[in-house]
Amino acid sequence: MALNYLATGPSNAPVVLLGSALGTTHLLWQAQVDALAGRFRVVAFDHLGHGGSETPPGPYKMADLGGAILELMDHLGVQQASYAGISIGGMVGLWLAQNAPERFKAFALLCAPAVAGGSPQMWTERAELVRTKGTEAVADAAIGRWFLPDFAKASPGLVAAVRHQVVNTPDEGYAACCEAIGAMDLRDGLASIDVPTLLIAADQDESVPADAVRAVADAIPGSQFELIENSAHLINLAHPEHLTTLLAHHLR
Ligand SMILES: O=C(O)CC1=CCC(=O)O1
Repeated sequence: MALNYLATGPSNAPVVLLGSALGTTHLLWQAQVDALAGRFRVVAFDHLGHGGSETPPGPYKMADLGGAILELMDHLGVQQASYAGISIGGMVGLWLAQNAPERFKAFALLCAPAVAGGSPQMWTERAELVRTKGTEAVADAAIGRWFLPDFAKASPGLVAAVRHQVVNTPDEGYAACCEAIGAMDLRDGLASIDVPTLLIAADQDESVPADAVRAVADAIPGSQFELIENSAHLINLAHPEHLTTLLAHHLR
């Protein structure tokens, strides 16, 4: 099995898969795992090249990341699940919604654009930086984008824990996922998505501006859009209870 995962909750309950952000692990979802595991079988996993998962040499494509998740479902004997993902986890969710819709009951995708923000070259350069200097070289900038200053000041332990995940991400895994993001363009398939999909954006997200997420919602027929106020990129950490409520309602 390529992917490391933590499965919590009753074994006969409906399954919810949780996919985390670039440079983070399944621990990013701890608050939601704790809150949802009474009602769901919650499977929080590490993407390819992250945490305890395998790190084959890159570059990766969204199909590699999505294929590994389908393999995890097969391994667990899960025919159908709901899926929540943040950032790259949400982007892979868009790939799954387009390429394996029959395996999913619902998607909740946080801070997920259909095409990479910045230029493809920016992502190639970030991959090169990490391959030469390591994830330490991008950690402080990521933390600066992911939390509002007041939240970071009030929650130093949590911010340090996320930074720890970033610097412990395998350099090749992080770089290969940057290449997957840089090469991604999922816009053409959005109109054909017919699984119930909730798109969630943050009002002060420098990594994935809310307008990019709104554009995804506008292109998916019947999808829902929620804008979370007073949050940067990592919404599920900034507003854990609110996010848990949205997920519990949409993924039931
Ligand atoms: O690194 C960032 O700030 C942006 C990002 C893109 C995908 C992801 O998971 O984070």
